[in-house]
Amino acid sequence: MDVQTAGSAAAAFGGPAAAVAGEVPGLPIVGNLLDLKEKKPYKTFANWAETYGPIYSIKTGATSMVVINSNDIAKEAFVTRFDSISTRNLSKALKILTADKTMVAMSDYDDYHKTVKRNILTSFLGPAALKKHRAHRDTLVENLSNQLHDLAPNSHLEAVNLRKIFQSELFTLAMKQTFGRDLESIYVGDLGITMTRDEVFQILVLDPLMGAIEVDWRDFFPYLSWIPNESFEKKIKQMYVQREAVMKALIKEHKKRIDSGENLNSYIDYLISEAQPLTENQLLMSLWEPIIETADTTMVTTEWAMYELSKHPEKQARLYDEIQSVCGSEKITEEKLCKMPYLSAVFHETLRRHSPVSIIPLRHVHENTELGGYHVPSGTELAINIYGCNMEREIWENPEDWKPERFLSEKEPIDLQRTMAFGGGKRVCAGAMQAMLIACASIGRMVHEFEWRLKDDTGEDANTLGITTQKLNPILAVIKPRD
Ligand code: HEM
Repeated sequence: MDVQTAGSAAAAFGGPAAAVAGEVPGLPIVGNLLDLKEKKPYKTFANWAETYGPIYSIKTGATSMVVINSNDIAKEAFVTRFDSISTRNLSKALKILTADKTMVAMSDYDDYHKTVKRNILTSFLGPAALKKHRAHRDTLVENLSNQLHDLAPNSHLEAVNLRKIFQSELFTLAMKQTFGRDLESIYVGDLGITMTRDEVFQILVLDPLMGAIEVDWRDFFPYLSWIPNESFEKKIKQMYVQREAVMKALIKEHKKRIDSGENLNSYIDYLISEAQPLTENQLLMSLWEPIIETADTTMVTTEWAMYELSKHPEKQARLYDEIQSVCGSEKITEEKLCKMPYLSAVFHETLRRHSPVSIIPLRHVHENTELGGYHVPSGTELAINIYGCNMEREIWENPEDWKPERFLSEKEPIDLQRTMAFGGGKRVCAGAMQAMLIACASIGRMVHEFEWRLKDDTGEDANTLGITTQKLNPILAVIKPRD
């Protein structure tokens, strides 16, 4: 049933005759699919909003989708109408990679979600857990600074690739939080090989980030699902099998450690010794989830922030002056972050302008509801375009400009959910505080100790990499230690 028909049906049954959202014209059978050339069509969605308004419907093959590009309507979907939109119909790739929703972030809002969310907040991301992992975060920032000092003298000859360093440090942090220590290599019994740390990183983080946006044409035509698509299935299943093998090897190693009485106060120690028992697969997915979440979005935000600061020397100088006036010759610490409003503004403006999660993984409307005054029938897929919300002209003046100053007029400290970047409501990001602490401490330290400029400005890149908005080309910077 399409949006138009459902609207009339509601009226016929005496329900509120809410209007139906505008429809982007498309072709028979394929609908708007041919216009959606990108795997993450957030820019196309935002462009359509200019013509069809902040909420409109499209057809992706046999599926009706409503797209939201406005802060107010997104809040309705996240909060007031959440009970009608609390499940997901996953794409074939996501169904495999999430082991059919066995993750906090991808599960429906059900008992399983409550259990695993409680676990991750108790031992990984909640206030007490963040305190417990403080030393690991401090080491990350210290290692980052040391590596940059080593590279700085030659950076005019060989530019610094921040992504390479930072991604690796975040992976180390994720391994310490999850298993208590970093790894150099591991014997993966199920595959019969020993893997290097880089290979493990590829399998646990990089492959799934790319796999998550793989498109199977059968996603758009469910009635044709009986037709095999072997190359697609083989590719995604291989990612699944390799990840499973590596995670099993890590779990085996650490179960042995725990059995021997060595407690490293990590997530696996908690899940095995204290939490409500999980099945083998649930344990595996619970441990894998924060690894991929820690290693990606914080890096994406930090890299975009350093890109913008390198491109805007006057803003970089303003940030440096603020850090210098608070820290002087001392190192920046997490306690000092609240005294640096400009640093906080840099973080939030980067989240707004380069929202790492550009479109919320599709939500499924499982009972008739209303959004933005429009009727949305059960069975619709809902795309909340975070990019579109954070570029909404009515809320943000000249939204394409990167301008941290826009946040400085705020009287209170900036709320973590000030932009739509972390989502909202009951499914709001559970890692927002960790992301903020790491990104702000790292950006602050990098600007306090070095002057940054881009070696070559490769521009903003028309495309981004993987499921998040990772810059297609890493920034390459020349860095000069400050006096
Ligand atoms: C700048 C960094 C980050 C951004 C922009 C971000 C963004 C988001 C967004 C938009 C959602 C909501 C998805 C939805 O509504 O379906 C989300 C959920 C989530 N995020 Fe993040 N995230 C970030 C960092 C992290 C980190 C570092 C972790 C963990 C280590 C994390 C863990 C989670 C979890 C567990 C959820 C699911 C919450 C739930 O469904 O109850 N995030 N994130």
